[in-house]
Amino acid sequence: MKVLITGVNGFIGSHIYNGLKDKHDIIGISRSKNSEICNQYISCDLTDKNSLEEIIKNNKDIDVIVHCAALAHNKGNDLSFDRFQQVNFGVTKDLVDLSNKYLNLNKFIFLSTISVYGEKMDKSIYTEGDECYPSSPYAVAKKKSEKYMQDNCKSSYYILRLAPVYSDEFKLNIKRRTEMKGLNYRVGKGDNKLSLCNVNNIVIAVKGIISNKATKNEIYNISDKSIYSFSDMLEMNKVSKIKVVVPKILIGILYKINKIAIKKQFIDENSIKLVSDNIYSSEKNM
Ligand SMILES: NC(=O)C1=CN([C@@H]2O[C@H](COP(=O)(O)OP(=O)(O)OC[C@H]3O[C@@H](n4cnc5c(N)ncnc54)[C@H](OP(=O)(O)O)[C@@H]3O)[C@@H](O)[C@H]2O)C=CC1
Ligand SMILES: C[C@H]1O[C@H](OP(=O)(O)OP(=O)(O)OC[C@H]2O[C@@H](n3cnc4c(=O)[nH]c(N)nc43)[C@H](O)[C@@H]2O)[C@@H](O)[C@@H](O)C1=O
Repeated sequence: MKVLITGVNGFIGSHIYNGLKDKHDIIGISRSKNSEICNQYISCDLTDKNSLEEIIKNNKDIDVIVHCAALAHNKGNDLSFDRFQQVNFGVTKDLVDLSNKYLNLNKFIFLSTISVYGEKMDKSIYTEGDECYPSSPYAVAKKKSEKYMQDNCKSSYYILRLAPVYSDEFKLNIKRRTEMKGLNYRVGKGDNKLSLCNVNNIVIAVKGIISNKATKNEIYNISDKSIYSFSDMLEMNKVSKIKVVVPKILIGILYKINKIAIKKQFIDENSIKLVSDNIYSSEKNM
C-alpha cells in the first residue's frame, strides 16, 4: 500500500511511520526542512493549499492517508482560535477535498482527540456515541474536522479519538499532571482516574485498519485497557522526593470562582481535568 503520513516527524507520526515502514511505501509530510526517519519526505506547510495540491496531484496512487499533523500540546507561537481553525480544521478539510478530487483513496485515518467530548465535572465515562461539547479552540477545530470528514469523505474513513498519549520516552501529558517547577505534586489523595494511551496502541490500531480489521466510517476511542490513578502517574514520573499535596477543595474553589468571575476557559478545563475522573472507554470493537 502507498501511505501518506502527515506530521511524520511528530511524536505519534514517527511511531506510526516506524510501525508501517517495513510493509508499506510511505510518503511523509511535516513542516520542518528534513526528516531523520522518513526516506520519501516532503517538507510542506500544509496550510499552503497550492503546495498540498501539487503533492496530491503528483502522488495519485496513494491508497491510505494517516492525518497526524496538527497543532497539539499548545505548541506554536500563535495560539489564537483562528490559528487552530486554520491548521487543525482547514488542513483536514483541504486533505479531504483534494483526496476526493484526485485520488482513488481506500482509507482516510484521522487522528482526533478525546478533548472533543469536552470536560465535565459530573461525568466520568465517555464513549463514542456521547454528545460532544468541545470547549478549547483545539477541541472545537478537531470536532469540526470530524464532522467535515463524516459529511464529505468519499473514501472509507476512521476517526481515532486518542486519550492523552505517552511512550517510555515521551511523557509530557503525564508530567503536566504530576510535576511543577521540578517538584512532584498530587491533588487530594491522587485517587482520581484517567485513561491514557500508549503510543504503541495507536500503531496497532492503524495497522489493524490498514489490514481491513476495522469497520469503516466509524469513530473509535483509543486508550489503554488499564485505567490509571494520579498516584499511578506519579509512579511513572518520579522527579522529587518531596510531593506537594494540593487539597482538592482548593481546585474546587478556583473552579467555582472562575465560573462566576474570572471565566477563563483554560482554568475551567484544567481544574476539571485535575479533580474528576476521565475515562475514555476503548471497548468498542474495531
Ligand atoms: N499527543 C497526544 O497526547 C495526543 C495527540 N492527538 C493528536 O495526534 C496528532 C499527532 O500529535 P503529536 O504527534 O503528539 O503532535 P506533535 O506536535 O509531536 O506532531 C505534530 C506534527 O504536525 C506537524 N505540523 C503541524 N503543523 C503543520 C503544518 N502547518 N504543516 C505541516 N505539518 C505540520 C508537525 O511538523 P513539524 O514537526 O515539522 O513542525 C509535527 O510533525 C495530532 O493531530 C494531535 O491533535 C490527539 C490526542 C492526544
Ligand atoms: C487528549 C489530549 O491530550 C493532551 O492534552 P491534555 O494532556 O489533556 O491537556 P493539557 O496538556 O492541556 O493539560 C493536562 C494537564 O496539564 C496541566 N497543564 C496544562 N497546560 C500546562 C502547561 O502549559 N504547563 C504545565 N506545567 N501544566 C499544564 C493542567 O493541569 C492539565 O490538567 C494533548 O496532547 C492534546 O493533544 C490532546 O488531544
